[in-house]
Amino acid sequence: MLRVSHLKKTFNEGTVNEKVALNDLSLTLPDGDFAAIVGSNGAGKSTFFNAIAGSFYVDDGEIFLDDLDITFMPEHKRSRIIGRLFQDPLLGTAPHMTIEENLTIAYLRASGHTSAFSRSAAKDRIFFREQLSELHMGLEDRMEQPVGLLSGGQRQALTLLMATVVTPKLLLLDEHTAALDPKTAEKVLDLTAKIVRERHISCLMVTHNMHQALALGNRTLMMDGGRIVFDVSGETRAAMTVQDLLDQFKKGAGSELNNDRILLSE
Ligand SMILES: Nc1ncnc2c1ncn2[C@@H]1O[C@H](COP(=O)(O)OP(=O)(O)OP(=O)(O)O)[C@@H](O)[C@H]1O
Repeated sequence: MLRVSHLKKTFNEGTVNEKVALNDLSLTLPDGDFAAIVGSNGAGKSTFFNAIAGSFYVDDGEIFLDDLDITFMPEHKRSRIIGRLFQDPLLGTAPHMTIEENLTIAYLRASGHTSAFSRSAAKDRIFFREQLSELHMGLEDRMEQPVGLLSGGQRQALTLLMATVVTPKLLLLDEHTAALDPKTAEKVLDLTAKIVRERHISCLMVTHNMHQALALGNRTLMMDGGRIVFDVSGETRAAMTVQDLLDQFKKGAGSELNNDRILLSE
């Protein structure tokens, strides 16, 4: 379970460029919750993810994963328990290393093993093969190939596998299908939903697609001005249309949702 309370983060404090990016943000995400996050430009979505992942320490507030206080845990340590995917499929994999090597590194990091020599490579290979075959992209037959040869969709699917090869306590998806063509994006989203559901992973997903925000997972969060202005799940969510969501945003934020990417998407 993720529990963040009263998070605050101000950039360039005390200067003309001062910006309050997280403004007393609190959220509890129970085990297995899969919440989609939408919001205006500059709402603080990426900053929220950066705060959770430990890219910086927050100015105020607490971040707990289960009973573990990670508020001041260094980023490299959090990366063992928090999986993260970015919009750019090139991030998160080493292009000159093979699929198998990339998976091995992800596995060793998340499992806490420090040396590949303590493990049986043959056993790992079988495990990785099984995992790759579940992607249905034929990658299990290309384990010796460098990752740089993969398409964007294949690479993002591999990154998803790497982020979940050891089940993380939390998965952060930052518009991870936005750079893919619609068909590939759908495939990667289906895979995401399957892995998250089967492994019961708590997951936060930023999206600019309002339909996805209502259809995927079990909860929708809307952000504006560094806080959550609307939070819906259950039957209320199931009955909502995109227009309802926009109306609720206006109520919570006090202004129309202003996000050029949302407006440009269907
Ligand atoms: N490192 C930084 N230094 C200064 N200001 C920053 C920094 N990172 C973010 N900000 C500012 O904080 C605010 C929140 O930014 P953030 O990137 O989190 O928004 P977002 O919701 O992800 O926006 P978008 O949907 O446009 O990507 C913005 O005003 C942004 O300019």
